[in-house]
Amino acid sequence: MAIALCPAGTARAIQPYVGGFKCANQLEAAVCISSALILERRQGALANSFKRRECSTLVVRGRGLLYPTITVLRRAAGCVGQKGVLAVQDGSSPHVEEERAEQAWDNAGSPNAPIVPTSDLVSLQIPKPLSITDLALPPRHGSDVRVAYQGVPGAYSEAAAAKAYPRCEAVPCDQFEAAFQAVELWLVDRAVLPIENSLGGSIHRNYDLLLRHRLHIVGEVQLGVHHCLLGLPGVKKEELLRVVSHPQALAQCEHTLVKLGVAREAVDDTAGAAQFIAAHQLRDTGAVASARAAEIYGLEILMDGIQDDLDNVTRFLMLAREPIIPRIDRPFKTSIVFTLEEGPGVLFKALAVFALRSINLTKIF
Ligand SMILES: O=C(O)C(=O)Cc1ccccc1
Repeated sequence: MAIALCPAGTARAIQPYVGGFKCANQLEAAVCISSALILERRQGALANSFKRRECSTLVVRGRGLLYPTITVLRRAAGCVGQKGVLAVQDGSSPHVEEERAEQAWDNAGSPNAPIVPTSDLVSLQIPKPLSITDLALPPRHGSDVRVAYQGVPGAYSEAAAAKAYPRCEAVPCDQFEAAFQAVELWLVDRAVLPIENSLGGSIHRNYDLLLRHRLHIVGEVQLGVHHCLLGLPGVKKEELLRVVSHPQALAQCEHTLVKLGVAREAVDDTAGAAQFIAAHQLRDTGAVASARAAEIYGLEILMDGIQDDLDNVTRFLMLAREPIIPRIDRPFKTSIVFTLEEGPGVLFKALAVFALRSINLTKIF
């Protein structure tokens, strides 16, 4: 249910209250709330809320949004006779760069190998994406940060993983489900997944996956997406009959593709589309993908920068098994998911909880 999009702004400082009790200071409040949440998760609050699928689900993402708001919301839900409530997804900072600098990865063990330079990739064996059936593999040991993403090398998600964790080993997964499970089974340390795009809007399926899995949002990263039209060497764009790509990429290049008069076909990821054309030597098919994908799969760039809006940004979430405890010296973004049972004005009442406390919401989904 997408109902509004509010601009981000400053929020009030965290109130040192948890569940009606006054804490000694804001840090204590943050810690209390985090443990309460972990407990709540263990007791299956998330599973319960997921069972109430018939209720509307509201994901609220606020900058500087307060953990104590959960308590407030729960109370409010009680007041209006609602059973609904909620799971907090994260305490993620909007400032990934700053956050990253403080992460333990910087000090961990031997330096992680950087992602293979693009120029070397053509001659390398490209890793096969993990699929759900591969997940029985034992976890690898070592101190490298391994980051799962959906797609094959050259996908934008791989670039987002490298931006979020610069020295990581990016692990391709054939489906988002496999990326989530790879983290849950300790095969990798983190997952990075696209959640919304400035042109294409929310990626709804990934919101659902966040609810179904018990991973925590620990950060976010924004990636400028620059699409190219790729084809086999020697092919002209006028020869193309169809173009394949990720549905978001096709949507973001709608004008160009309509002008070309080609059929459009959706596949799992942009780089996968490029790989498919190369593997099957399809002269009548183009792919919307990155320049890096062209390089990896030996395709040519037939058109460059074909997105409808040059300012095309995708927001990716960084997911981990453990939550981070939000700090109190600057605002943190928090996502809250809650359900409300049918009734007049229930949404209005829930949102009033935020409005009355001057909490800015960055997104209501
Ligand atoms: O398919 C990809 O390369 C992805 O990472 C998903 C995606 C698709 C389009 C824009 C941003 C991310």
